[in-house]
Amino acid sequence: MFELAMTAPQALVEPVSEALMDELEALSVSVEDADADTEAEHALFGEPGMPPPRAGWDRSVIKALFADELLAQQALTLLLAQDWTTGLHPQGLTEMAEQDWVRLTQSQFAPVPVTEQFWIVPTWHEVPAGATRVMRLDPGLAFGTGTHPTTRMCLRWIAAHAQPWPRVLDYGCGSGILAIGAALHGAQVIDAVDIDPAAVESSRANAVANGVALNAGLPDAAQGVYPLVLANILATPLKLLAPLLCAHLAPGGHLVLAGILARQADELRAAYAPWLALEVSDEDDGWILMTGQRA
Ligand SMILES: C[S@@+](CC[C@H](N)C(=O)[O-])C[C@H]1O[C@@H](n2cnc3c(N)ncnc32)[C@H](O)[C@@H]1O
Repeated sequence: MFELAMTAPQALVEPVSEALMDELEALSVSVEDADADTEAEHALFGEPGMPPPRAGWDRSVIKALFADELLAQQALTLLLAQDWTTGLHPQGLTEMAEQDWVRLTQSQFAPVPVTEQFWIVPTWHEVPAGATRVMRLDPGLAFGTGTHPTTRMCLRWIAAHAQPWPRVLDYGCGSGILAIGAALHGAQVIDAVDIDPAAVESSRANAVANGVALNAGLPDAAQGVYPLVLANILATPLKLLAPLLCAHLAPGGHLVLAGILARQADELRAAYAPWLALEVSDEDDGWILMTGQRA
């Protein structure tokens, strides 16, 4: 691709941009301040509540992207031949390096170790040596890729307490990462709920991709009591949800809460005190994991 750069007075910015896009086959057009970072630079916007001092920059750089060099040159020739483009000056034609955006995005997500054996691995990565339990998960619309300390602490707890839990509730499931983690560690029947329909969809898709069965749905899908309830949300909703989450805890059931900052431990302890004693059982980067068992 080729980028054609031209300086233009304010009056030409709009008609030249329109001609580039509508008639001259530009793929995109951007406009920058030609005087940026120089003494001639002027603020474009006024103080809050005041009108802008002017409608645009004194001189702008118009940059237009073309599929090939010939199209870019033809566009420039045609523009300069117009009687209305006086003041338009070509600055250069530059070949742009192709950027592989997919690869660039993917490179930012590496496999995440939860324990030595249990890893969260994006689908485009090889499974690391030594990973014997693997969740395949790609970043998507819903929260939960394994990179956040709150998610990692919950997963560590799940791995450390692996057993065939007969029922598990993942409340605020996001991508379904905790529910899938529980399934990979032996849990039998898992309800994963979220107020966000996109999270419900994402949990379903991720469960299928990992070959595990989940009942993903909106919060109403949580029914009855569970020997294990997981909720990684935030301190304020967790306090409001205390009666509901505890009502879903079976006698002797375990509650695992995350999304709580270290300084919020006492508030959470107080909110859950009518049902159980919460304790801090893990800490990661300022976040804590609070767990408790119902009598
Ligand atoms: C921090 S994310 C956690 C996602 C995933 N469980 C994890 O551990 O990575 C919190 C999720 O809780 C959901 N959520 C927030 N408030 C909720 C509520 N009152 N009831 C159910 N889900 C809620 C959000 O939509 C979000 O998907």
